[in-house]
Amino acid sequence: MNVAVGSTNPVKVAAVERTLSRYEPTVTAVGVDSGVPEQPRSIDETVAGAENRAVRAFEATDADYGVGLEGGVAELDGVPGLSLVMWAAVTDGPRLECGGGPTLRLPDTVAERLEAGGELGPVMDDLLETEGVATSEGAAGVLTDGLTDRTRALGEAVACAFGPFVVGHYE
Ligand SMILES: O=P(O)(O)OP(=O)(O)OP(=O)(O)OC[C@H]1O[C@@H](n2cnc3c(O)ncnc32)[C@H](O)[C@@H]1O
Ligand SMILES: [Mg+2]
Repeated sequence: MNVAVGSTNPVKVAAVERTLSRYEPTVTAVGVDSGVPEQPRSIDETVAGAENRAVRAFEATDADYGVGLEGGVAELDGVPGLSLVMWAAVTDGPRLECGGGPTLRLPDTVAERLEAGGELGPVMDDLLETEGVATSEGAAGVLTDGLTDRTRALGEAVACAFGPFVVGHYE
């Protein structure tokens, strides 16, 4: 199985490789434009980014599947503050499916910086004095003391978006 991932971020590529390992995929990283702002600020924008990445990665290669992953922040009904959300999309050409990953409430200090126009990756690096946390454990790792991490969290979204292609229940 050949899978194209619409990102060169190693955590996104690893999330796909790990989640789909049962199918022994050959995974290719393709740098594509997400078609949404670098920091999506709603579920709509986050899902659109994931879908654009999946379609563009699929079209740029001869892979069986294109996968897109996008992180965003959003104010969610019933949840205080600002949340980090992550969505995946998968396409095989004719069909496009999406699925969500875990949601984390962001600390108020982070939320304030995002509301002032910041981007989560750089804001987290600045506050944590790290470099490139978005390409390693991610906010999901830092904010859970390592109970999960960005690769695992994104992997859950990949599983949810990929399921409809391999089970019969959506036909
Ligand atoms: O190269 P790409 O694929 O764009 O990888 P990215 O890390 O920039 O990922 P996204 O564009 O999907 O994420 C949008 C923004 O949110 C940040 N972000 C998303 N999830 C994060 C996480 O778990 N930890 C830190 N930053 C995160 C990310 O760094 C961007 O500034
Ligand atoms: Mg990005």
